[in-house]
Amino acid sequence: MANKPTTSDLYPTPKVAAEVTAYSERNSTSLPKYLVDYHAWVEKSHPHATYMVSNLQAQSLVFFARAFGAKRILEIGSYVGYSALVWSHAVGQDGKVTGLEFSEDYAKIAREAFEKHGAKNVELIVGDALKTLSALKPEEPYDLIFIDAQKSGYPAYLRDILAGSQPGSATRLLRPGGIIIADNVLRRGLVADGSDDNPNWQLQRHVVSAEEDLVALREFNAALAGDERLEALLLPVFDGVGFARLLD
Ligand SMILES: C[S@@+](CC[C@H](N)C(=O)[O-])C[C@H]1O[C@@H](n2cnc3c(N)ncnc32)[C@H](O)[C@@H]1O
Repeated sequence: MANKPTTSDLYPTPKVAAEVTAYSERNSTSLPKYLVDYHAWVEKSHPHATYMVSNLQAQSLVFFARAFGAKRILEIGSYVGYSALVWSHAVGQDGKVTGLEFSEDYAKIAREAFEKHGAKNVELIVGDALKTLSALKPEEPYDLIFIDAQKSGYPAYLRDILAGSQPGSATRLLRPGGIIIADNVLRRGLVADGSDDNPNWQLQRHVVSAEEDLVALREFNAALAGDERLEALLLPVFDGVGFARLLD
Protein backbone atom coordinates (compact mmCIF):
# COMPACT_ATOMS: atom_id res chain seq x y z
CA MET A 1 0.00 0.00 0.00
CA ALA A 2 1.28 3.50 -0.87
CA ASN A 3 2.45 5.65 2.04
CA LYS A 4 0.32 8.64 3.00
CA PRO A 5 1.75 11.79 1.38
CA THR A 6 3.93 14.02 3.53
CA THR A 7 3.67 17.82 3.59
CA SER A 8 6.38 18.14 0.90
CA ASP A 9 4.56 15.65 -1.34
CA LEU A 10 1.43 17.75 -1.04
CA TYR A 11 3.09 21.15 -1.49
CA PRO A 12 6.28 20.29 -3.37
CA THR A 13 7.51 23.76 -4.37
CA PRO A 14 7.59 27.15 -2.59
CA LYS A 15 5.17 28.49 -5.24
CA VAL A 16 2.58 25.77 -4.56
CA ALA A 17 2.99 26.24 -0.79
CA ALA A 18 2.53 30.03 -1.14
CA GLU A 19 -0.57 29.57 -3.31
CA VAL A 20 -2.04 27.10 -0.84
CA THR A 21 -1.40 29.51 2.04
CA ALA A 22 -2.97 32.45 0.19
CA TYR A 23 -5.95 30.31 -0.83
CA SER A 24 -6.41 29.11 2.76
CA GLU A 25 -6.25 32.71 4.03
CA ARG A 26 -8.92 33.80 1.52
CA ASN A 27 -11.15 30.88 2.44
CA SER A 28 -11.03 31.45 6.20
CA THR A 29 -13.06 34.02 8.11
CA SER A 30 -11.38 37.37 7.46
CA LEU A 31 -9.57 39.36 10.10
CA PRO A 32 -10.78 42.93 10.60
CA LYS A 33 -8.99 45.34 8.26
CA TYR A 34 -7.16 47.16 11.08
CA LEU A 35 -5.38 43.91 12.01
CA VAL A 36 -4.28 43.16 8.45
CA ASP A 37 -3.19 46.79 8.07
CA TYR A 38 -1.23 46.70 11.33
CA HIS A 39 0.53 43.51 10.23
CA ALA A 40 1.44 45.15 6.91
CA TRP A 41 2.66 48.30 8.67
CA VAL A 42 4.93 46.32 11.00
CA GLU A 43 6.26 44.34 8.03
CA LYS A 44 7.12 47.58 6.30
CA SER A 45 8.54 49.48 9.24
CA HIS A 46 10.17 47.03 11.66
CA PRO A 47 13.31 44.98 11.14
CA HIS A 48 12.08 41.92 13.05
CA ALA A 49 8.64 41.68 11.46
CA THR A 50 9.08 37.92 10.97
CA TYR A 51 8.64 37.62 14.75
CA MET A 52 4.91 38.09 14.18
CA VAL A 53 2.50 35.26 13.50
CA SER A 54 1.18 35.43 9.94
CA ASN A 55 -2.32 36.63 9.16
CA LEU A 56 -3.40 33.04 8.42
CA GLN A 57 -2.00 31.87 11.75
CA ALA A 58 -3.83 34.78 13.38
CA GLN A 59 -7.06 33.58 11.74
CA SER A 60 -6.39 30.16 13.27
CA LEU A 61 -5.75 31.69 16.71
CA VAL A 62 -9.05 33.58 16.59
CA PHE A 63 -10.83 30.39 15.55
CA PHE A 64 -9.25 28.30 18.31
CA ALA A 65 -9.79 30.92 21.03
CA ARG A 66 -13.47 31.13 20.20
CA ALA A 67 -13.88 27.36 19.72
CA PHE A 68 -12.28 26.85 23.16
CA GLY A 69 -14.51 29.57 24.63
CA ALA A 70 -11.45 31.49 25.84
CA LYS A 71 -12.14 34.87 27.41
CA ARG A 72 -8.96 35.30 29.45
CA ILE A 73 -5.73 34.91 27.55
CA LEU A 74 -2.10 35.18 28.64
CA GLU A 75 0.54 35.69 25.99
CA ILE A 76 4.25 35.19 26.66
CA GLY A 77 6.17 37.26 24.08
CA SER A 78 4.18 40.12 22.54
CA TYR A 79 6.72 41.95 20.36
CA VAL A 80 4.90 45.04 18.98
CA GLY A 81 1.46 43.74 19.86
CA TYR A 82 0.11 42.14 16.68
CA SER A 83 -0.89 38.80 18.22
CA ALA A 84 -2.10 40.58 21.38
CA LEU A 85 -4.42 42.67 19.17
CA VAL A 86 -5.56 39.45 17.52
CA TRP A 87 -6.38 37.91 20.90
CA SER A 88 -8.11 41.14 21.92
CA HIS A 89 -10.35 40.83 18.85
CA ALA A 90 -10.96 37.12 19.56
CA VAL A 91 -12.11 37.58 23.16
CA GLY A 92 -14.12 40.78 22.63
CA GLN A 93 -14.38 43.72 25.01
CA ASP A 94 -15.74 41.54 27.83
CA GLY A 95 -12.58 39.42 27.66
CA LYS A 96 -9.07 40.15 28.89
CA VAL A 97 -5.60 39.72 27.40
CA THR A 98 -2.34 39.97 29.33
CA GLY A 99 0.94 40.06 27.44
CA LEU A 100 4.42 39.56 28.89
CA GLU A 101 7.15 41.35 26.94
CA PHE A 102 10.82 41.84 27.71
CA SER A 103 11.44 44.96 25.64
CA GLU A 104 10.20 48.34 26.81
CA ASP A 105 10.66 49.64 23.25
CA TYR A 106 8.45 46.95 21.71
CA ALA A 107 5.89 47.41 24.50
CA LYS A 108 5.69 51.14 23.77
CA ILE A 109 4.87 50.49 20.10
CA ALA A 110 2.35 47.83 21.13
CA ARG A 111 0.61 50.14 23.62
CA GLU A 112 0.31 52.84 20.96
CA ALA A 113 -1.39 50.29 18.70
CA PHE A 114 -3.78 49.19 21.48
CA GLU A 115 -4.67 52.82 22.11
CA LYS A 116 -5.14 53.58 18.41
CA HIS A 117 -7.45 50.60 17.91
CA GLY A 118 -9.43 50.97 21.12
CA ALA A 119 -8.18 47.67 22.50
CA LYS A 120 -8.94 48.45 26.14
CA ASN A 121 -8.96 44.78 27.09
CA VAL A 122 -5.18 44.30 26.73
CA GLU A 123 -2.47 44.93 29.30
CA LEU A 124 1.26 44.43 28.90
CA ILE A 125 3.65 43.55 31.69
CA VAL A 126 7.20 44.52 30.79
CA GLY A 127 10.06 42.41 32.10
CA ASP A 128 11.69 39.01 31.81
CA ALA A 129 8.86 36.48 31.60
CA LEU A 130 11.13 33.95 33.32
CA LYS A 131 10.43 36.14 36.38
CA THR A 132 7.11 37.88 35.64
CA LEU A 133 5.23 34.67 34.75
CA SER A 134 5.74 32.98 38.10
CA ALA A 135 4.92 36.25 39.89
CA LEU A 136 1.46 36.52 38.30
CA LYS A 137 -1.47 36.08 40.66
CA PRO A 138 -4.49 36.46 38.39
CA GLU A 139 -7.87 37.03 40.06
CA GLU A 140 -9.23 34.33 37.79
CA PRO A 141 -7.15 31.70 36.00
CA TYR A 142 -6.47 32.07 32.28
CA ASP A 143 -8.42 30.01 29.75
CA LEU A 144 -5.56 29.99 27.24
CA ILE A 145 -1.82 30.64 27.44
CA PHE A 146 0.12 31.37 24.25
CA ILE A 147 3.89 30.82 24.42
CA ASP A 148 5.83 32.79 21.78
CA ALA A 149 8.94 34.23 23.48
CA GLN A 150 12.56 33.05 23.38
CA LYS A 151 12.68 29.35 22.53
CA SER A 152 15.26 28.50 25.21
CA GLY A 153 12.70 29.58 27.82
CA TYR A 154 9.89 27.23 26.76
CA PRO A 155 10.66 24.42 29.24
CA ALA A 156 10.79 26.91 32.14
CA TYR A 157 7.54 28.57 31.00
CA LEU A 158 5.83 25.19 30.99
CA ARG A 159 7.18 24.38 34.46
CA ASP A 160 5.94 27.76 35.75
CA ILE A 161 2.50 27.28 34.19
CA LEU A 162 2.11 23.82 35.72
CA ALA A 163 3.50 24.89 39.10
CA GLY A 164 1.09 27.83 39.10
CA SER A 165 -1.88 25.64 38.20
CA GLN A 166 -1.84 23.08 41.02
CA PRO A 167 -5.22 21.44 41.58
CA GLY A 168 -6.98 22.95 44.59
CA SER A 169 -4.71 25.97 44.96
CA ALA A 170 -6.39 29.33 45.57
CA THR A 171 -4.69 31.17 42.69
CA ARG A 172 -4.15 29.28 39.48
CA LEU A 173 -2.54 30.43 36.24
CA LEU A 174 -4.43 28.08 33.93
CA ARG A 175 -7.90 26.74 34.66
CA PRO A 176 -8.70 23.03 34.47
CA GLY A 177 -9.51 22.36 30.81
CA GLY A 178 -7.44 25.42 29.84
CA ILE A 179 -5.30 25.37 26.72
CA ILE A 180 -1.60 25.99 26.09
CA ILE A 181 -0.59 26.96 22.54
CA ALA A 182 3.14 27.15 21.80
CA ASP A 183 4.51 28.59 18.57
CA ASN A 184 7.61 27.57 16.56
CA VAL A 185 8.01 24.22 18.28
CA LEU A 186 9.41 22.55 15.14
CA ARG A 187 11.77 25.40 14.16
CA ARG A 188 11.67 24.79 10.40
CA GLY A 189 11.64 21.05 11.04
CA LEU A 190 15.09 21.13 12.68
CA VAL A 191 13.63 20.04 16.01
CA ALA A 192 12.55 16.75 14.42
CA ASP A 193 15.42 16.42 11.91
CA GLY A 194 18.53 18.26 13.04
CA SER A 195 20.85 16.38 10.69
CA ASP A 196 23.44 18.34 8.71
CA ASP A 197 21.72 17.57 5.41
CA ASN A 198 18.51 19.34 6.49
CA PRO A 199 18.59 22.32 4.05
CA ASN A 200 16.83 24.54 6.61
CA TRP A 201 20.08 24.76 8.59
CA GLN A 202 21.11 27.41 6.04
CA LEU A 203 18.36 29.65 7.38
CA GLN A 204 19.10 28.96 11.03
CA ARG A 205 22.92 28.80 11.25
CA HIS A 206 23.24 32.55 11.80
CA VAL A 207 21.10 32.32 14.95
CA VAL A 208 23.55 32.27 17.85
CA SER A 209 21.23 30.23 20.04
CA ALA A 210 20.11 27.81 17.28
CA GLU A 211 21.46 24.62 18.89
CA GLU A 212 20.35 25.67 22.37
CA ASP A 213 16.88 26.46 21.01
CA LEU A 214 16.54 23.01 19.44
CA VAL A 215 17.54 21.30 22.68
CA ALA A 216 15.05 23.39 24.63
CA LEU A 217 12.24 22.83 22.14
CA ARG A 218 12.81 19.06 22.19
CA GLU A 219 12.68 19.15 25.98
CA PHE A 220 9.50 21.25 25.84
CA ASN A 221 7.74 19.02 23.29
CA ALA A 222 8.62 15.90 25.28
CA ALA A 223 7.41 17.51 28.51
CA LEU A 224 4.13 18.57 26.89
CA ALA A 225 3.49 15.08 25.52
CA GLY A 226 4.72 13.28 28.64
CA ASP A 227 3.05 15.18 31.46
CA GLU A 228 0.15 13.23 32.87
CA ARG A 229 -1.75 16.45 33.63
CA LEU A 230 -1.79 17.35 29.93
CA GLU A 231 -3.33 16.05 26.75
CA ALA A 232 -1.02 17.15 23.92
CA LEU A 233 -1.09 17.62 20.17
CA LEU A 234 1.82 18.79 18.02
CA LEU A 235 0.79 19.90 14.54
CA PRO A 236 3.30 20.40 11.69
CA VAL A 237 1.58 23.57 10.54
CA PHE A 238 3.16 27.02 10.28
CA ASP A 239 6.50 26.64 12.16
CA GLY A 240 5.08 23.86 14.32
CA VAL A 241 2.36 24.52 16.84
CA GLY A 242 2.10 22.64 20.13
CA PHE A 243 -1.27 22.37 21.84
CA ALA A 244 -2.03 21.01 25.29
CA ARG A 245 -5.11 20.84 27.45
CA LEU A 246 -4.79 20.88 31.23
CA LEU A 247 -6.81 17.96 32.53
CA ASP A 248 -7.30 18.98 36.16
C1 LIG B 1 8.29 35.92 18.33
S1 LIG B 1 8.21 37.46 19.15
C2 LIG B 1 6.49 37.56 19.61
C3 LIG B 1 5.60 37.87 18.44
C4 LIG B 1 4.17 38.12 18.81
N1 LIG B 1 3.62 37.02 19.61
C5 LIG B 1 3.35 38.27 17.55
O1 LIG B 1 3.04 37.24 16.92
O2 LIG B 1 3.00 39.40 17.19
C6 LIG B 1 8.98 37.08 20.67
C7 LIG B 1 8.98 38.21 21.66
O3 LIG B 1 9.36 37.66 22.91
C8 LIG B 1 10.11 38.63 23.59
N2 LIG B 1 10.93 37.94 24.61
C9 LIG B 1 12.08 37.25 24.42
N3 LIG B 1 12.53 36.80 25.59
C10 LIG B 1 11.66 37.22 26.54
C11 LIG B 1 11.60 37.08 27.94
N4 LIG B 1 12.54 36.42 28.62
N5 LIG B 1 10.56 37.63 28.58
C12 LIG B 1 9.60 38.31 27.91
N6 LIG B 1 9.61 38.47 26.57
C13 LIG B 1 10.62 37.94 25.91
C14 LIG B 1 10.93 39.31 22.52
O4 LIG B 1 11.35 40.60 22.96
C15 LIG B 1 9.96 39.34 21.36
O5 LIG B 1 9.28 40.56 21.32
